[in-house]
Amino acid sequence: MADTLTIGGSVREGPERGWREHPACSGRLLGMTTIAVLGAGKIGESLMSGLLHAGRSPEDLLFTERYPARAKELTAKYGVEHVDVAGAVRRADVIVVAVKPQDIEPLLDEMAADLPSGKLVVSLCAGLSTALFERRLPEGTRVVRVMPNTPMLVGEAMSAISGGEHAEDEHLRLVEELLGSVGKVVRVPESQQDAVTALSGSGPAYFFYLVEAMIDAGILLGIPRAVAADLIVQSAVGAAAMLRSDEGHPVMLREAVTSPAGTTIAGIRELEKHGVRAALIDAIEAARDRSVELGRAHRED
Ligand SMILES: NC(=O)C1=CN([C@@H]2O[C@H](COP(=O)(O)OP(=O)(O)OC[C@H]3O[C@@H](n4cnc5c(N)ncnc54)[C@H](O)[C@@H]3O)[C@@H](O)[C@H]2O)C=CC1
Ligand SMILES: O=C(O)[C@@H]1CCC=N1
Repeated sequence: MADTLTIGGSVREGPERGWREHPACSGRLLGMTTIAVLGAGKIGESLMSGLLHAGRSPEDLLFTERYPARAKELTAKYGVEHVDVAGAVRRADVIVVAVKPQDIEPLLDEMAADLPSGKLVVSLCAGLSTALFERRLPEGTRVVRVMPNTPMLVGEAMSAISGGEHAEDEHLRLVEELLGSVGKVVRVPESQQDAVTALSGSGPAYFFYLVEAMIDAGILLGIPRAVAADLIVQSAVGAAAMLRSDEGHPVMLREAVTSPAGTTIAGIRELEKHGVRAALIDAIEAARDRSVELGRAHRED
């Protein structure tokens, strides 16, 4: 297994990633389970990489990918076998679908042709309902809808899961164990999945955007880019650690930084003047609406 991780073009060395093993990676339910990832793009690679770093063997994984060069690169990097869809759905116990919602239709046709009845299909696709998979795949297919996020790559994913009609508690527990080895997992009613997609699925992008803007502010103030990046990234890591602690209420934490007649309140006034809070609420609502729209494109009614 390679000790570097690549996503979106950037490479980070293993030891800097702060990778930590999660208790759920002991493999109680998953055991010798074979997992196939259909579509090894950004989130598919994050999952494979996360599972390998959590201790899963490359022999337990399979993947499909429509671009041969990408498939070759991933096999060389992770030692995971590239197979076709028929091979993946026949050989794997858990089939994880990680293609864009816009690419789902032809893949469902391919899967349906070879999928043995009763298999567990885990969809990571934004907006797509468990009902879509149940309608298009063999009767009795167990479907679990998941909204993960890319911090999976460093073992810090937030994943929300919802079971379809034929998914029983044991299937949800298996998916919890699978995703628990690469981050946190919560069960939500499927009706909340579009909102979850906007909050934690897209959420990392909003934090990255904020960090990018703050680094730009450093440049404006004459700080070299590398120094500004260190200052802001470490501040973000520290703030995240505080948020996760028992004392982690965001309002109290912000108040503790905001001294009377000090610097922070001068900055907060500008954020309020520019409507940043309202902009964030609108942004997350727009992302929720887009998730609903992606799903609507595949509804039959
Ligand atoms: N990128 C993210 O942060 C997150 C993405 N998702 C969901 O994960 C899914 C994938 O998203 P990304 O990884 O960002 O997209 P991506 O475009 O990076 O990856 C999709 C991959 O699937 C491959 N593919 C498409 N059709 C295929 C087929 N029939 N057979 C084999 N491979 C095929 C593509 O070549 C591509 O490599 C989407 O449904 C998205 O909603 C969910 C949570 C977070
Ligand atoms: O932007 C997207 O559609 C995907 C789903 C959540 C995060 N990325």
